[in-house]
Amino acid sequence: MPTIRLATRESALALWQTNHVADRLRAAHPGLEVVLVPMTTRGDQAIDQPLVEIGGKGLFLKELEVAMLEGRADAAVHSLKDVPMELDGPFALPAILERADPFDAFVSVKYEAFEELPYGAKVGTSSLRRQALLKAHRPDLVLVDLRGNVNTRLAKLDAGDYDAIVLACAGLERLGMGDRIRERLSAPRFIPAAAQGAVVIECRQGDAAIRDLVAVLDHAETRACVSAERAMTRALGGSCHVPIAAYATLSKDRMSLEGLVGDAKTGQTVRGYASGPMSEPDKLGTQVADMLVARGADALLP
Ligand SMILES: NCc1[nH]cc(CCC(=O)O)c1CC(=O)O
Repeated sequence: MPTIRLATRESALALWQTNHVADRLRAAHPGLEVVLVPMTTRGDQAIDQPLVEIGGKGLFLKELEVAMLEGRADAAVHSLKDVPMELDGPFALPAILERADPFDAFVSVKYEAFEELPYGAKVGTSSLRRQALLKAHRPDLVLVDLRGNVNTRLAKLDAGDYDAIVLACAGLERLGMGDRIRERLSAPRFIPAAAQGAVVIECRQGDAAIRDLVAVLDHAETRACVSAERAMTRALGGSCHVPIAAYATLSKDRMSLEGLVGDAKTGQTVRGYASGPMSEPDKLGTQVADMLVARGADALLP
């Protein structure tokens, strides 16, 4: 019987996503044996240091890629948001699954909505993009670094360490904690990170059999949107260590892309917007990136 081994991180969210991919592969290919290969990555171990300091692209990918190169796994499942804009090595992304909720969630014990936060409230997030957007709307907020997996972050909120935290809606919903979402921080006010909410399957570039096997899960509309978002972010030299937001939507075969570059310390932001055919996502991405630079975004980029 044919078998596919899926490398995954060991966090609850990563395991949910990989089990979801496994179920969908079994449904698409009756008789296919799907096995999970869970592993801990450097990004999971270094949870005490701010992410910005440990840096390095693909913090959550490296070990999974090594497992594929060494033949211990055939493919890896990731949140596309965590995948660097340039893949480092002989890898491909043959399947991008249909995107779930792309937006951030306002989560709080005491407050029903972002607007209700009192002056100087303490908000936990280590995402520079979320910090820049929060500061842009509410310069009075005190932003505090908050790391760890979704459960750890919620536990810190519940312990009273923060007035509110911001997490991805998709992560909360996948973990069955959608009821913790007090408010969806939706576009255009809050713009998500490129590809937020989308799950991707990575494999070895030359592995045609695995590419063909997983390609049934690829969702063309999601691929077009996240390609434009990633092209914009890539053109700005961005990673998750720079406050860059990008969100594309489709109306029939017309795609619109909203981009933002911000400063996490000051809350200063620069916005750009353009639309174009769904068939040219890279062009749309670079167009919005150029617009952002023309409007002064380069002064905010490292
Ligand atoms: N950086 C961690 C991460 N990577 C993907 C998600 C959520 C799921 C997704 O965006 O697909 C999260 C958690 C979060 O941002 O709250």
